[in-house]
Amino acid sequence: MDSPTSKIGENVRVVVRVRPLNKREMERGAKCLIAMDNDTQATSILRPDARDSGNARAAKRASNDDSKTFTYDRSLWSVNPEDPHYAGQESLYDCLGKEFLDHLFAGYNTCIFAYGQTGSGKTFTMMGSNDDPGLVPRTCNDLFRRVDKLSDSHQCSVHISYFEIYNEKVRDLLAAMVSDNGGLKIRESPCDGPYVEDLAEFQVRTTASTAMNDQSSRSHAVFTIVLRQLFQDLNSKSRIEKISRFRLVDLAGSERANATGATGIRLKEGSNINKSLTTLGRVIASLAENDNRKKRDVVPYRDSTLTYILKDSLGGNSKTAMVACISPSDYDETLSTLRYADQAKRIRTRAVVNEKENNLSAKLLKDQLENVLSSHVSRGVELENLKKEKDEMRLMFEEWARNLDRENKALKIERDALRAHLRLAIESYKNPIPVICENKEADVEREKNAKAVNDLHDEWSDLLQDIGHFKRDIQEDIATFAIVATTAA
Ligand SMILES: Nc1ncnc2c1ncn2[C@@H]1O[C@H](COP(=O)(O)OP(=O)(O)OP(=O)(O)O)[C@@H](O)[C@H]1O
Repeated sequence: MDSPTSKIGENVRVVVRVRPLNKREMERGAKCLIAMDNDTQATSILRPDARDSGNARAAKRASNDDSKTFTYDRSLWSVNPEDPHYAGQESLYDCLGKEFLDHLFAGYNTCIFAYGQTGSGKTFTMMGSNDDPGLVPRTCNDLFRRVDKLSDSHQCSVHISYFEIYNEKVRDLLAAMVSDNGGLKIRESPCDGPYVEDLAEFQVRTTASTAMNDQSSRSHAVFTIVLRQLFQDLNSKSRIEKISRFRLVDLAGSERANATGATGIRLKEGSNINKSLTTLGRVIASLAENDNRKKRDVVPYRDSTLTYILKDSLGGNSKTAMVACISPSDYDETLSTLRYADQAKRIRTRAVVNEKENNLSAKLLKDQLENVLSSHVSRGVELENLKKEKDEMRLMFEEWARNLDRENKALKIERDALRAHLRLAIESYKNPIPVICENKEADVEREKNAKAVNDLHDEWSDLLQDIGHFKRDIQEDIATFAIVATTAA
C-alpha cells in the first residue's frame, strides 16, 4: 500500500553537529572555527588564518571572503554546555530520533547514519556513554516504552542485528561464534533488497544496546532494528501487518587514505575503508545529480559492500537522515564533511509504508476457530446425551434387579411350602393310617383311599417335575440379568 510519500519522495534529512574542543586541541590553543545560527540553521566555517588574525579589518574581510556557510535541516551546537543553544544527546534524540521512531511505527523503513572524520563524535552521537546515552540506546528505550503502551490486540515483535563491514567483509557482531572465514555473504531479495545472509537476529524485549561490541574507528558498524506489528484497522476492520526496519549506521572515519600515512595491511585496510567511503561519496553524488537529470546515471551501489547493503536506505524505500559530525578546529576535514553533507541534502528517497492486509489468514483462523468450537459443542451435546442414557439405563437395571430379587424370594417361599406338603404326602403314603374294616363296605372304602393316594402321588410327581423346570428357568434368568446389569454399570 503506497503512501503519498512514495510518489513525491523526500530529501535526506541532514543534521550537522559540532563537538567540543578536546584536551589536546585546547592544549595546543586551537580555536573553534565553527559558527552556527540557531534561527537559520546555517553552519559557517572560518579559515584558521583569518580567525587568528589580530587585525580587526582583516578579520572582518576574512569573515566575508574566507568563511563558508551551508544551511542544513538542523545545525547542532554541542561545543559548550553553558551556551543557551547547546544541543546535547537529548536534543539530538528529540529533533531526529523521536521522529524516525514515529516513522518506524508508521511502517516506514528508516536509516540514520553518522558521517565524519575520526574523532569527530560519530560513536558518541550513535552510542554515547553510560551517563549520556546516544541515539541507539535512546531509540531502543523509547521503542520498548512505546511497545509497552500498546493495547493487547496490537501485537509487536522486535528483532535486532548488528554487523560491521571491515576490509569490505561483513562480520556479525552478535553471533556467539565469530568465524574469520571471509565474512558473511550479501544477497538480494526482490522484495527487501540486499541483505546479509546468515546474520544472527535476536528477538529482544528490553534495551539491547548493552550487547554491542567495542566500536572500531576503522570499520562501518550497522545496527538494525526490525519491528513487526499486527493489529486491527479500526476503520476497515481488517487485520494489518507492518514490517519496518531502522538502520543506525556508524561509519568509519572519513579522512582521506593519503592523510593516514598507512602502509602494508593498514594501507589495504585504509583503501578498503576508502573504497566503501569513496563509493558512498559517488553514490551520494550520483543520487543528488540524478534528481535533476532526465536520463539518470546508473548508481554504483554494487561497487562497495557498504553501499550495496545500504542501497535502499540511500536511494530507495527509506526515510533517511545523515548526522554529519564535525571537529571544531580542523578546517580541511570539516569543510570536506560540510560539502559532503550539503550534497547529501539533495538526495531524494521514496519511502512507502510496508504494510499488508492479513484478512485471508484472519478469516481462515476465524473459520477454523468456529469449526473447532462447533465440533466441541456437538461433542459436548453428544456426551451429555450419552451420560443421560447411561443414567437411565442404570436406574432401569436397578429396578429390574430389585424385581428379580423380589420374585426370587417369593418363588423360594412357594418352593419351600411345596416341599413341606410333598414331604407330608409321601409320609402319609408310605405309612398309611391302618383302617380296620370288618365288612365289604370297609374294603370298598380302602380301595377308594388307595386310589386317591395313587392319584395324589401322580399329581405330586408332576408338581415336583414342574418345580424342577421352574427352578432351572429361574437360575437361567438370574444368570442372564447378572450379565446385563454388569455391562450396564
Ligand atoms: N558532542 C560531544 N560532546 C562531548 N564529547 C564528545 C562529543 N562528541 C565527541 N565527543 C568526545 O570526542 C571523542 C571522540 O568521539 P568519537 O569516538 O565519538 O569519535 P568518532 O567520530 O566516532 O571517531 P572514530 O571514527 O575514531 O570512531 C570521544 O572522547 C567523545 O567522548
